[in-house]
Amino acid sequence: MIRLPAPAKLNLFLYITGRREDGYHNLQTLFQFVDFGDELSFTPASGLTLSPSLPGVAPEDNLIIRAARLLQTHTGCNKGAHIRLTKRLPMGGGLGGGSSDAATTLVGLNRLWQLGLSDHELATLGLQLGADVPVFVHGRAAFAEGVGDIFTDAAPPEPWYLVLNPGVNVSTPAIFTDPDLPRNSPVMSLEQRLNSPWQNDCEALVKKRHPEVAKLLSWLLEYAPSRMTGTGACVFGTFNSRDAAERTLNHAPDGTVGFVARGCNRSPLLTALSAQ
Ligand SMILES: C[C@](O)(CO)[C@H](O)COP(=O)(O)OP(=O)(O)OC[C@H]1O[C@@H](n2ccc(N)nc2=O)[C@H](O)[C@@H]1O
Ligand SMILES: Nc1ncnc2c1ncn2[C@@H]1O[C@H](COP(=O)(O)OP(=O)(O)OP(=O)(O)O)[C@@H](O)[C@H]1O
Repeated sequence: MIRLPAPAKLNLFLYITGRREDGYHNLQTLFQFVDFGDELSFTPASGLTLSPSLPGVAPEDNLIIRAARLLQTHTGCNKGAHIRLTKRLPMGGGLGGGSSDAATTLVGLNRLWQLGLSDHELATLGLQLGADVPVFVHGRAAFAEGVGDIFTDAAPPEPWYLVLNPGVNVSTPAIFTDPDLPRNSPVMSLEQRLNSPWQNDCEALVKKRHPEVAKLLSWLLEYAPSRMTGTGACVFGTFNSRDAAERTLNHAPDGTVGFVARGCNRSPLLTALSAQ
């Protein structure tokens, strides 16, 4: 049996620099992982099964099963596995939970089935499942360009974050097809980006469409520099200590769901793999 983490990511900044002919957008974003997320275990079996299933997601649509099938088809491998999922990340929260589950599945089954695929091959396969899968396979904090699949490793500070979930589901395709989305941020070097104020080009639009996001973000901004991750809905505040982040969580408006986690430039997935 192999047990591996599927951590969340944060987009520390996210700029949209253009729209391609296929409708996808060119981005400049800084990905960092946190030490909080889902967990998966892989046990050899004859078929391919996943438990428990996720509410509202048919097993064959689950990115975990889709990743496993993709690996079988790509390599011609007919081995099976039973996969157990401990789901902690909110779905559709901008934390990349589904993409991280898919990446951990590719990496975990590559080991369990002894397929010997390189990280580069796994990341290329993963891109078919979602734009964020390659960075989770890559496992190091990175400045990403293109549709989010061209990486330059980066080493931003590793503060404590308070991540809050406004509890609304933001549709990524709906944000990317909204005519009001700004799409003309200038292309800058990593150096220039690191040294300019960090922003998320989706934030104003998501706040307009979802007042719950605007409300929670303006509350969090009273305590710490804060932004939205990905296309939302989650927002994160940056703190110098775990204690300060936890105290803020304890003050949060009644019913607010969130967690405190440390930023990691080396993904907990890579750390677990090298310990095994
Ligand atoms: C914006 C980010 O959250 C940044 O981390 C991600 O790139 C989104 O990743 P994701 O949720 O895995 O997105 P995907 O499932 O690949 O794409 C969902 C939809 O978002 C839009 N999309 C996504 C990524 C991108 N670079 N340009 C886009 O226009 C496309 O309409 C696509 O149909
Ligand atoms: N294993 C999975 N975990 C979460 N969502 C899944 C999974 N498999 C399929 N999905 C589907 O993918 C959708 C997006 O899930 P995910 O949690 O990755 O969103 P997200 O955090 O907004 O990602 P991103 O930051 O990449 O936009 C879900 O609403 C769900 O329907």
